[in-house]
Amino acid sequence: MTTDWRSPHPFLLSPTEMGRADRLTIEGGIAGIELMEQAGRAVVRAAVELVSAGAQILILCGPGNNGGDGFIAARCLAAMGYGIDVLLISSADRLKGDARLAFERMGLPAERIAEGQEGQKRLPMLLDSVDLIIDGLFGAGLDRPLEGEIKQIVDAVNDSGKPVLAIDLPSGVNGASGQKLGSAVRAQRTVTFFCEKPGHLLFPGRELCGAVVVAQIGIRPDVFGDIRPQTFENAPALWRHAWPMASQQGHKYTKGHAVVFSGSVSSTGAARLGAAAALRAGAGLVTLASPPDAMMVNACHLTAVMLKKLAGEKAVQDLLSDERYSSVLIGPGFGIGAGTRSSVEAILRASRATVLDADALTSFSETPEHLFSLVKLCDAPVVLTPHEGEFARIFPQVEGDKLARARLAARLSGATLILKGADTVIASPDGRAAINHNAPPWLATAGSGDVLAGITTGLLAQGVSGFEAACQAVWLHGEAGNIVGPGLIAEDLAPALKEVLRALVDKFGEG
Ligand SMILES: NC(=O)C1=CN([C@@H]2O[C@H](COP(=O)(O)OP(=O)(O)OC[C@H]3O[C@@H](n4cnc5c(N)ncnc54)[C@H](OP(=O)(O)O)[C@@H]3O)[C@@H](O)[C@H]2O)[C@@H](O)CC1
Ligand SMILES: Nc1ncnc2c1ncn2[C@@H]1O[C@H](COP(=O)(O)OP(=O)(O)O)[C@@H](O)[C@H]1O
Ligand SMILES: [K+]
Repeated sequence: MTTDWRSPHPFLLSPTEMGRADRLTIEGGIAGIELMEQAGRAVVRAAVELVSAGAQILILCGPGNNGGDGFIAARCLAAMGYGIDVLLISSADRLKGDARLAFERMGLPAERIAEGQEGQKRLPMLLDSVDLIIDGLFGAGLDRPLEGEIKQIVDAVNDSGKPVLAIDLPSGVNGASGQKLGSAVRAQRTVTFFCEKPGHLLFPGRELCGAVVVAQIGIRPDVFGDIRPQTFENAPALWRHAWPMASQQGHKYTKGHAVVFSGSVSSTGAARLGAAAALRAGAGLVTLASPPDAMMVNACHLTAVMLKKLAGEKAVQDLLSDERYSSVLIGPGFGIGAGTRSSVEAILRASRATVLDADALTSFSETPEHLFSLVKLCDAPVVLTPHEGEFARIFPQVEGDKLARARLAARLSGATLILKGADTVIASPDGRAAINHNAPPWLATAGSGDVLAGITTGLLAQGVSGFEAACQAVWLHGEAGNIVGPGLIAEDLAPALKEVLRALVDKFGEG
């Protein structure tokens, strides 16, 4: 299990917000060079874990403070007996502020420092003989694609196959989005400062970072109070307060009643996967609403999940006139077309907490605005769970990186969005967004998304609000995937939730 209980807070800071954290700290009386000293020393601690005593280390330094961290690391590692070469991509005359100070303090012999063109000439020879490369070219200040000679340096580093330790971010990775700008260093390990950035969790950045180490350099957590971050790591610390703890005196009706809509006779499995997951996620009761032709096949496969026949034009409306149904899932295996649109309309007009997945989304490809207006009529939370293909169908005009797209789509639609994938992003219409990172690749299997939709529905049934239910569900789904491991099929996920929930509830019970 990958549970990381250590995460004391769930915040992620964009490079701009991180710059603000640095500034607030400096205004609070800690000198910038002191932060840089701490950052450089954290790089040293990571480096010594990667090489043996006396190893040869090449430190690549850019023109800003990321390079400054590299100069500090160079001084400390040289003092510890490592063989250090520094390659500065610009001329030393152009260094400013703390980076200049760090360069002046470095104290390396001149022949171990190569600047500008000279550095480029020496690079192939240096790369041949090093045991480790430390990448201090660009961090938070990267603001355009790597080009020309700098791109050539990065490509040569990657082609060398030598291990790389990145300072803050692999150079070329945008810390706000995880996107690669032009070219990017591929690191084995990345040391970042204070807290992670979205670019450490979003692909391709996540892969380019290797293992990420977060080092504390003297920035106090109370800067979060000023910055008020709206981006989070999806971890229990984010949604623990909203966890639907079972009450000693509760009964099944206090845990909510979820209804899942089944497709017709040849496509009923997806809804059953969702229904079983909703029950396992803690809904007190789950009913599968089935078209008449699918009653027999559904009846043959259900035990704890109840079954109800749904027939006639007003069937959805009539069903939901029963106020005890507290959440609804529609979409998995439901079919695409006008019938689906009118069922979705009836559900949203009944103002029930709703998950719209798969066919319920695709059915609105031609009329997404109509869907959004229905979502806005609904007085209860609505969660949309598109994968990238479905997202492109209902949000064709929304472009940009994954985090920005999920945020914008949530705002446009008025719904909480689960934009699925290896780095699922959950976004709320109020601007909050969380990035998930516990999902293993074996979740990429037919029906896995139906289970996720079911878990979300089960949590909504218990009264959890939209964003928290979506975050909890995505995390539980990832943990269940880790427990099952390779060979996973969708049917394995709901049973695996037992172990996930036990660990979670035990942990929460401990306070
Ligand atoms: N602030 C603090 O107190 C602390 C900061 N810390 C450290 O500082 C890092 C942030 O430092 P930073 O803001 O100086 O930015 P950084 O990443 O070094 O790059 C900026 C330089 O790169 C240049 N440039 C950008 N893109 C380029 C491109 N594609 N191609 C070519 N050039 C490009 C840009 O040049 P210009 O745009 O001026 O031409 C500018 O000169 C942070 O990641 C952390 O490691 C820690 O020490 C803790 C304390
Ligand atoms: N490479 C991956 N790593 C981790 N999780 C993944 C990966 N690929 C897909 N997933 C997850 O698996 C689920 C697949 O959902 P979906 O695409 O709707 O499949 P289906 O329609 O077959 O149920 C989503 O929760 C998604 O986030
Ligand atoms: K870097």
